[in-house]
Amino acid sequence: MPPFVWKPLKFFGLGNERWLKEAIKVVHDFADKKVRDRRKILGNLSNQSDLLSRLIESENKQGQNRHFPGNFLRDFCASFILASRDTMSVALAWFFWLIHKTPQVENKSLGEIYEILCHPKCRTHDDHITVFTEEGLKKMVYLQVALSESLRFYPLVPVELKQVLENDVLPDGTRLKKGAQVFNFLFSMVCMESIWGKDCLEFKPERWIKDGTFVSANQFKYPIFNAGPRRCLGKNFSYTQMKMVAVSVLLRYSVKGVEGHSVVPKLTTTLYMKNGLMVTVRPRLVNNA
Ligand code: HEM
Repeated sequence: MPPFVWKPLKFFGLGNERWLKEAIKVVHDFADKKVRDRRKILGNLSNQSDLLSRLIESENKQGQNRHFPGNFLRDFCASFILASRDTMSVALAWFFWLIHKTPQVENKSLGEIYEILCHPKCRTHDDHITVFTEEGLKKMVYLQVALSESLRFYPLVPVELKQVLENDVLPDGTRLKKGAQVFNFLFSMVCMESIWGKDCLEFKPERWIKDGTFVSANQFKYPIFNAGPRRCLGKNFSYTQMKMVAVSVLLRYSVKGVEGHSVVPKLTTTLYMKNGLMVTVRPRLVNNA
């Protein structure tokens, strides 16, 4: 929306701008409450494993009781909620959809998980619960490449917008004027043979493996987490968390898409599923692993 439209709407509190203001208030109120609740349990924060508790604790180190300025903690919470909540849940939804469509990938991922988790260290004394460690998760190379391939196929931030600060020339000779806007269509990059080869439209985790080891792609070829100095701060964290959820679910349940339910992407800031994902979930026999 051009500035001459949104600026008056914002000034008079009308249309989309009014809706945006109300939505921002909901997020801010939620984040403010989180900060207030954490401050209330000050002194017992060492039992809490989250980053917000660490920051609040650091405010009170050596009895200085100096709060972070302004709305720092509220904005910190809001940016982490916005940057991580939807990205992670949508990434996992696309992953489960893709492995439902390609059972051989599901079987290979499960094979790897069973192999790593069958180690005696991953069994509790009564052999009832399977536990996994960070080390174990790191060893799950096939699961990692399946997740990377799923993010390549359905890039969660499908379009990136950048604004040019100074007149510039791109490596291919394209001239850009100061103030110009550049749209980077990550969603289209998946279909470009010049980038991913003739099999670009295949969901193929193996493309990430050379001589048995995982080979990561150049960040500009694979800008799923952005490229350059403003890359996603949560990249490694996301892989760990996606793996934890994927392993926990795959081990215990078989997740299959509901026949006839149409799964199509919805192009917004995050690549949601237009109609959501409907699945049937059947328990697996965990202890046979
Ligand atoms: C699969 C999951 C994720 C994907 C695909 C992803 C992708 C991205 C992308 C494309 C950007 C750049 C946005 C822009 O500037 O236009 C970004 C920024 C960021 N992400 Fe993520 N993200 C993911 C998960 C997370 C998680 C879990 C966290 C936090 C725990 C996180 C924290 C951030 C932060 C703080 C930034 C801003 C970095 C900066 O501007 O310097 N992200 N992410």
